[in-house]
Amino acid sequence: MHVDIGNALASVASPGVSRAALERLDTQVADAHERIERGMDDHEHGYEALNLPQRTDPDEIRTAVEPVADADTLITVGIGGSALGAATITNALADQSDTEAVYLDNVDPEWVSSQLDRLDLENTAINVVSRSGTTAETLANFLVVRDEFESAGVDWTERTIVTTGDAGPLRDLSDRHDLPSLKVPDGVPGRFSALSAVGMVAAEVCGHDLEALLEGAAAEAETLSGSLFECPAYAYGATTYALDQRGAGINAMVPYAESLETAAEWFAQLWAESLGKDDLGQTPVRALGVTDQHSQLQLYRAGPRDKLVTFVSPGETADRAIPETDVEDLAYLGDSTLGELLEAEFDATEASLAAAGRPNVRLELERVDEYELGGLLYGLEAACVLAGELYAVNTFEQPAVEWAKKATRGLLGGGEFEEAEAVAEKTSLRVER
Ligand SMILES: O=P(O)(O)OC[C@H]1O[C@H](O)[C@H](O)[C@@H](O)[C@@H]1O
Repeated sequence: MHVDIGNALASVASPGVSRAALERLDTQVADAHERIERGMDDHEHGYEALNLPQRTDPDEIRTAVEPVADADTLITVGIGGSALGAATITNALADQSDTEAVYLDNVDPEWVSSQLDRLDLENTAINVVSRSGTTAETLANFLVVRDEFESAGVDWTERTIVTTGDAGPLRDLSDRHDLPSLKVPDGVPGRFSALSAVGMVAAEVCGHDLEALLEGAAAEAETLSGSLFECPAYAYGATTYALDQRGAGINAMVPYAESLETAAEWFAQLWAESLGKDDLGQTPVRALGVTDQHSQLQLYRAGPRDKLVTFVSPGETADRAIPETDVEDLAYLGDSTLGELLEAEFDATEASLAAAGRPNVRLELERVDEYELGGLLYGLEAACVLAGELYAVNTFEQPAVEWAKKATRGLLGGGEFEEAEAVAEKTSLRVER
């Protein structure tokens, strides 16, 4: 990915970061890079994610997927990092696949039933993904899906692939039924695992080029260096950190392509769950261009000066002419295409924020393909790792998500948890219709 931080400079925006401040920050980037390199060399927890381009074995994935490779539909049952990386890849490339990728990453009963009711289970495969193998939502949905297959008289054991840790209920299930299975790589937190089997089994079933994904990621890995001025990922990570330190506590991720909408959702988990610690962290907002120009842009341009907008340009795309019209006021559209309109809106919106002194950064892809996606995923992961070093937080753990899990288990009779008791003590002030 390419990064342009020009509109985040203090000469353009407030809050903004001066070139001199970036140069001072660059010494911290150099130190952080040394720490990151050490972590990668020693295969330390978390830093190991940045070794995935060399570590992930596409042949191992292809072999495991082979029994279900013919599926017309793939249901991935997972949540958080065990679903969003895969969804980012297959949703971005959906128009290049004959396989429908469905993601059950919520336990909304009406939605789950509506998804299952419409599928031809004879030609559907199940991709169950969970590092721990104990995530309630994933196991609950898997039990529902399995029951649906059994009710339809379809042997789920011939249609299921499992990606999980060395031990736990899913590993036991896989062993008990001799299911094709892959291992979640040690040392790689879920939100950093898109470029492993966690994210790439779905890509393989959908017929995407695993080698190109990893080559794009490897090329991004090659750019990691001791200076933000030589490394796009570090330029982004350092700039977002510097802007947060200067008041831009919100980062709106705005891809200008429907195919990259899920990438914004994946980024939101990566950024929030990695950096949201010790009362620190920048709030990611999922948005979409051009659509949110008619929704959130007013706030970005004229609301509180607490936001950075990250534009993502998809690069080359297929295009479509806008037909001529006899409506005089709209005649100018008839000479152009939808792609030209989108690109003009991107440039105009970027400039409108700069004109209002609102910081924004541009991430650029050459096009939306496996190679560029691999680079984007890796680049944002590396940016996040660098930002975590600058914040001096524990980038790779997520203790705050455990409280609600315990409360949930307690509420469902899965054990005695004081968190569940706290739920019953809720302070209420109801205003009823
Ligand atoms: O892969 P699993 O163990 O099922 O975890 C799935 C997700 O849930 C956890 O609570 C964390 O919030 C996420 O970082 C993780 O990706």
